[in-house]
Amino acid sequence: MYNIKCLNPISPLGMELFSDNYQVIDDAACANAILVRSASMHDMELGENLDAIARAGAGVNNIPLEKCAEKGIVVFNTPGANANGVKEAVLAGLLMSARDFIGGVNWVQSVREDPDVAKLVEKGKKKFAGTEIKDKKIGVIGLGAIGVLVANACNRLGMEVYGYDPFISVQAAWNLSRDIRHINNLDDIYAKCDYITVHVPLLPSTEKMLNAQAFEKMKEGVVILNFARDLLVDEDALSGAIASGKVRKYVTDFPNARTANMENVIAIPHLGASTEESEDNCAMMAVRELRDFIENGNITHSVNYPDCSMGVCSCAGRIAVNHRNIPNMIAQLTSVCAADGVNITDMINKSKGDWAYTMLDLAAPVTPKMVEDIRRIDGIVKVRVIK
Ligand SMILES: NC(=O)c1ccc[n+]([C@@H]2O[C@H](COP(=O)([O-])OP(=O)(O)OC[C@H]3O[C@@H](n4cnc5c(N)ncnc54)[C@H](O)[C@@H]3O)[C@@H](O)[C@H]2O)c1
Ligand SMILES: O=C(O)[C@H](O)COP(=O)(O)O
Repeated sequence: MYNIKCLNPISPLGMELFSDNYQVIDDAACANAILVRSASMHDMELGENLDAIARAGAGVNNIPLEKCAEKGIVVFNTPGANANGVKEAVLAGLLMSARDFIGGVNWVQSVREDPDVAKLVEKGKKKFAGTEIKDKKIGVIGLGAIGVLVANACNRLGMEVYGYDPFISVQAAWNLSRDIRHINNLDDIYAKCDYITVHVPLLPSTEKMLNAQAFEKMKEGVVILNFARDLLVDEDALSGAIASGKVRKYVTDFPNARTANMENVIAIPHLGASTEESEDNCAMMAVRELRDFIENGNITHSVNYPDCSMGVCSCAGRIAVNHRNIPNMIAQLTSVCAADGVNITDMINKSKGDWAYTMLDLAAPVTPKMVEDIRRIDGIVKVRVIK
């Protein structure tokens, strides 16, 4: 029986994909795997039996990835599974920043009991007039699962779209409309665009990427949309840019004590991925990833270990080993099998940065002695007997 702990509510459509060999438990310390959305895991004790964490969503800045890697805990996410939900939220944010629907709707609420409300509406509506987004220029920073959908949708709405992503994947490039203008220097986006939307992960290299220097280069009255993470924006600089009128509106899905109290901020309570469809997609993908990892040892969509697959486990014995990406590991692993006179029928080894993962399919069942001998090798952080 495998123990699963959910740190956030996870869609039942995902949870139903667990077989009878899995049970949901309350105590995270006893979990073999954890399912999480945005709950912060940075201060959490990671239990001795914890083999995997699946983030039902995209951003993994709430998970201590390196600490997990050191303990041989594989962290997964669900790339693209909530991208359409976020794209639609961005479009809503874009339209709300161009037209004062929020101010107008709130005003109607305030006069709704007046018997002359219909007349008042016609008289008062000019206060809430806005602009159209057609023919306006939008810069999309980060052309991953979400950025590509946003760029293509804005293009279809008649906007002039500028896209920037120095690390764009081949898949994303294929999916991008040929009408999107490819930008190699962010300054071009800052100089040209009426709207700028960010869709990059929060990393040390992207933290506060929208800072005073960036605002300085932007057009007067620019609108910033942030459906990625609050810390991508330097909020001291943002406050100044709003006060001076440089930034006309800041639309954020990540309000905090600072931005929620700023003028001209449209603060949305992190609703980007909160749709039935996105929640179902993320949960189903996360549970499938966990099951394939637990039952077969295969890794798909990990953010701290390499993707690695040997298909369904049908051999006499399969052993999965998380280890440091250092020389001589494979020789030492195969020597253990040789010493026990066990034939290796198949094997795979993959690495990602400082970490590597090896699976060995054996002609005989794995013995406790083999596991112990492998654990003793310097650089090994986890050994799992899959079968
Ligand atoms: N509001 C929400 O509910 C919600 C939902 C999903 C994701 N997100 C956030 O959005 C982010 C993006 O999600 P995604 O699914 O598109 O991820 P993704 O991994 O598919 O795309 C991220 C893209 O950013 C690019 N990138 C990285 N550093 C960059 C840089 N310095 N400049 C330009 N591009 C850079 C990468 O090359 C990649 O193409 C997530 O990391 C998460 O923080 C928010
Ligand atoms: O990174 C993500 O996938 C989003 O921020 C969604 O977060 P949520 O699962 O808490 O809605």
